[in-house]
Amino acid sequence: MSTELLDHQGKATPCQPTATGALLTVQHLSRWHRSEGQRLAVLDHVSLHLLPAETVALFGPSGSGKSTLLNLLALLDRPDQGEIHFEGRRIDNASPAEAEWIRARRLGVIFQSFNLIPSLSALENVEIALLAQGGSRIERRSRAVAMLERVGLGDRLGHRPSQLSGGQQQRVGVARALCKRPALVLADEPSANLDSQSAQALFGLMRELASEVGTTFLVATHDPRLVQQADRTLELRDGRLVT
Ligand SMILES: Nc1ncnc2c1ncn2[C@@H]1O[C@H](COP(=O)(O)OP(=O)(O)OP(=O)(O)O)[C@@H](O)[C@H]1O
Repeated sequence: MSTELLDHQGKATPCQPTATGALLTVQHLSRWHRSEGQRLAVLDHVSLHLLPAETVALFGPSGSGKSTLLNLLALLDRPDQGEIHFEGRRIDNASPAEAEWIRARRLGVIFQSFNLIPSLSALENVEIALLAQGGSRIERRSRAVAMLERVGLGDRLGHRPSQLSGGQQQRVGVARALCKRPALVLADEPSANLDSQSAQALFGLMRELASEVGTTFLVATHDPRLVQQADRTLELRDGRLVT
């Protein structure tokens, strides 16, 4: 894994490994929303760490704050309190350009709603995620094809999202996040639209990437199969971690 991060101007800045060896450390993270004049703590002083190459299942009832936490870690939202440290540096206060840089190169995000580009084919939706990593067009294409084959969509490369089932779109989203071989994958219910066989194949792929690349997975899920297979579980209740 790279021990360097680049700032948004492309300048190399060395990364200090944390004393604990953690890939990601979250300290007292809180997110509030206002409703009818009242402040509601959707996340309440959440602290956690993730180690390289581990798969962690994040579970808890609907509304407990799982998506909110993933959005904060993906730098798509800002905390009201607390800090996030990733690969040895603080990122919760990253500028939009720095956040974009980190998401493009070091993070893979799998959304509940797929977020595919409707006018692009499955192959193009995956290829586009590789643009920030450089390399030739031929290299990008062959990596995108290989990852789509690994998620069982080798015969759907030219199909647009509207021509794919929900489960197939989900798998394109998975391929798009994993083809970058990121340090950390944040996944929101990645098996929600998958049949049993596809879900099992996804868990196998996660294990392979953890051992091949050292990728860490934090997966919000209601799926007991994934909770059972994870290295570790974290439980959220009413915005607080209880395990
Ligand atoms: N913009 C917002 N304004 C007010 N409340 C919000 C906002 N966004 C989220 N919430 C509330 O925050 C709480 C946590 O929502 P979140 O989507 O993080 O839960 P979740 O655990 O991911 O649920 P699910 O399992 O159903 O996806 C919910 O009560 C939700 O209503």
